[in-house]
Amino acid sequence: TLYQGLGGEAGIAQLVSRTLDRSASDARTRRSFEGIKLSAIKASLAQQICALSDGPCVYEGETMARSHQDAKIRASEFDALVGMLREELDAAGVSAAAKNELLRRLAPMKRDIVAAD
Ligand code: HEM
Repeated sequence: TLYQGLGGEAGIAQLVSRTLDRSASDARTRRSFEGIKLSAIKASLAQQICALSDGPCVYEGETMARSHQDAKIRASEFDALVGMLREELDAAGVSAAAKNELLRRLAPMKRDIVAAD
């Protein structure tokens, strides 16, 4: 399964942790994370990616539209975060097939996460 291709629970936890640490400090994306508890988003995003990759998890967080509406996220910010995720997938040695499949499953969320501008 894709879940296994991502390294299972531990692999996903590490990917999410590294991507969010970078997103919270990168000049292109950090403004949305000011005052936000990263540990809570890390746990929720890891659960979501576990579920999305056919792992043994059920995502119990908010919808993407509701959890991002206040931040008014721009397309450029979305693309920058996904770029960091892509780099972390490469750094973790995830196969191109698994990487592209994850990104393909995440892509439809863009319309709910990016604010209409
Ligand atoms: C494919 C892209 C993304 C996915 C899958 C995703 C997923 C998530 C998830 C699962 C949560 C937690 C929701 C909950 O626990 O109820 C969350 C929260 C959050 N996300 Fe994203 N996100 C994405 C893109 C972004 C981008 C581009 C930004 C900003 C640059 C961002 C900023 C935030 C912030 C600040 C929160 C916390 C909101 C709050 O607690 O008030 N996300 N995201």
